[in-house]
Amino acid sequence: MRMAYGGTDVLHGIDLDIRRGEIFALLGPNGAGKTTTVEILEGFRQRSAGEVAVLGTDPARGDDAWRARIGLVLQSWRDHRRWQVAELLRHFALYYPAPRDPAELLALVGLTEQAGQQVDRLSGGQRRRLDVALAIVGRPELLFLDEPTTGFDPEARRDFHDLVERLARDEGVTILLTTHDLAEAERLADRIAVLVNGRIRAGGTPAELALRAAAQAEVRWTAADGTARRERTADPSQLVWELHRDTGGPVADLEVRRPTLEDTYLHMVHRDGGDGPGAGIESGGGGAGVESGPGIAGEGEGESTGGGSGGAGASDGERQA
Ligand SMILES: Nc1ncnc2c1ncn2[C@@H]1O[C@H](COP(=O)(O)OP(=O)(O)OP(=O)(O)O)[C@@H](O)[C@H]1O
Repeated sequence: MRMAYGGTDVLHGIDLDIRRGEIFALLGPNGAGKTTTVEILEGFRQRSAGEVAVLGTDPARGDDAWRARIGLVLQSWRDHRRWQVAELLRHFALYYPAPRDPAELLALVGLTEQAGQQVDRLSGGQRRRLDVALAIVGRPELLFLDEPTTGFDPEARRDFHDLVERLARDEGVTILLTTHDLAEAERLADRIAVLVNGRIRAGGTPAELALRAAAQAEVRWTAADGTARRERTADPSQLVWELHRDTGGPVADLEVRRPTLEDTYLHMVHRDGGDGPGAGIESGGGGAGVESGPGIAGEGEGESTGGGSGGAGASDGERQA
């Protein structure tokens, strides 16, 4: 799909295929187009061109029944400042045919102690937990989480990650997460797409992305004269072998650091600037599968893609759309 604001293109032909039950993270620097993408998928924004299917439906034509299958973290409940936490949850539960039990939900997001508290007395992190509770009260099949852990302390972040994993693994909820926290993406996501300047620059599992970087491993050690040394190499075992040979014994303080997702990401974002397909790191191929068939967890996604030519072929035309 494409998106232009006024005459300016901000999405230049995004092609995403998100499979049912997976946690998919959309990464990218400020202004890359993540929120625009997510809002189009949520049905809140009209795309300029292209085809989109979310749970088998074009979000531009999604009705209430479709909307009830989707969980969003909205800010609008903040108008209900004087409501008590449990009361607000019970109120929202009324809108859904088979809601979660509000008390169980409070326990799930760690807000049991705050059940009787007024919403405007919650801390920032507690409000965010309430956001999430409200987003999942209707048992959505697909959950959009836009920078969900901003402002969380480390413990709340860990609890939240456990919750997201439980929703995906135990209940089969499909989750689209946008985040600036690379460790969060690495921890949670089955697959990641990196959006830079309105284009998908790379896609794959966290491990695939980390490895696909041009970034090399870094070897650190302390030389015989006591100086700290570091060297980047594509073949760390060869370097370590040579060091061991030259030292004639154990290499002091030896450390081999593999490229991380963060290394890859920063490399990719900094390399950006060109618009051609050769710019940045290409996605697709090798089963990475981000640039495969269209849609999110649409009907028939069971036999979905796995990347490579099968799915990609189906969407090639669309990528031009
Ligand atoms: N309503 C709008 N009208 C015009 N331009 C817009 C509008 N909304 C967003 N943009 C522009 O579209 C581009 C993508 O914005 P978007 O909010 O999707 O980025 P993002 O990746 O979500 O960024 P962030 O990480 O900062 O949240 C930016 O250049 C932004 O200035």
